[in-house]
Amino acid sequence: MTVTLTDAADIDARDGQAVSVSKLVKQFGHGPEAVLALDGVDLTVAPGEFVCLLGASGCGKTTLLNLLARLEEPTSGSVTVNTARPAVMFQEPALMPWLTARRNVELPLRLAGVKAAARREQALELLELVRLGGQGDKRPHELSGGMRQRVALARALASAGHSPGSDGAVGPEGGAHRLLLMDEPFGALDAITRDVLQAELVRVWQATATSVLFVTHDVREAVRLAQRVVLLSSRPGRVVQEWASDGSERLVEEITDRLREVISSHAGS
Ligand SMILES: Nc1ncnc2c1ncn2[C@@H]1O[C@H](COP(=O)(O)OP(=O)(O)OP(=O)(O)O)[C@@H](O)[C@H]1O
Repeated sequence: MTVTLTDAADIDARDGQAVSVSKLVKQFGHGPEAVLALDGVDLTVAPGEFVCLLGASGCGKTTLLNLLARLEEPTSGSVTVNTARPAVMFQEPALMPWLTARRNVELPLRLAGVKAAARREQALELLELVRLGGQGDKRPHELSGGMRQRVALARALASAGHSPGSDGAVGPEGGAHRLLLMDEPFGALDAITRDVLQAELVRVWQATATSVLFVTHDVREAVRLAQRVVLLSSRPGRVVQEWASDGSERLVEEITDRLREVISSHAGS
């Protein structure tokens, strides 16, 4: 088994990828109770690339993100992450209710040892970036669901740019690329707010040159957001097909048909 997890301080540009996953297998438990979640996943994400991971419920999308974030260990195969420590964003913003929006964004910077004046400046800059300039003193309960997710995005960008012990200006830590792992971050929002935040995310991604791996069930969302859409099979997950996205309705239909095939072949097995 090879497991390579590279820190920002040890950037390895051998294969030029921000993320490189090879023959990745993840099994939970042992014996008759064992669940094989992923079975031989191969995947790359280039620096600054936006990739959407699509698949039926339970196919192992979250497990794959957890492996990339080092929240889980692979059973076998290799995971190489050539970026600063990845930030993860979930469906729920998970903000600290007693902290203001600005202090929530500052939190990862604080944990990384960034000094007070610098982290305040960076948090305000990131809040501007997500169009929450002027809202930094509000607490989460004073913000709408969409605004809370914007705060979570700003916090994720703060977190992705820093490793513990780092200091300095907004931007990728030590010149390392940022990686944002997003697990259905807009799944709990109403359709209009989701639409606005999708556009915002693309703008922020373009402004920050962050690599993004975005998990969704929603084919239209994947085609709209991503440069590349990767379809996983039903459990155990492995990559079935990839498409370069042109954002077209025709591609939405093509991927939806393929997703239906994948789900129905699994249902019949
Ligand atoms: N800690 C765990 N212990 C045992 N089984 C697990 C564990 N975590 C996940 N699984 C199982 O692994 C499989 C993949 O789960 P995962 O959450 O990665 O799927 P998913 O594609 O993200 O699903 P969804 O789209 O519904 O969120 C599921 O069958 C799940 O029950």
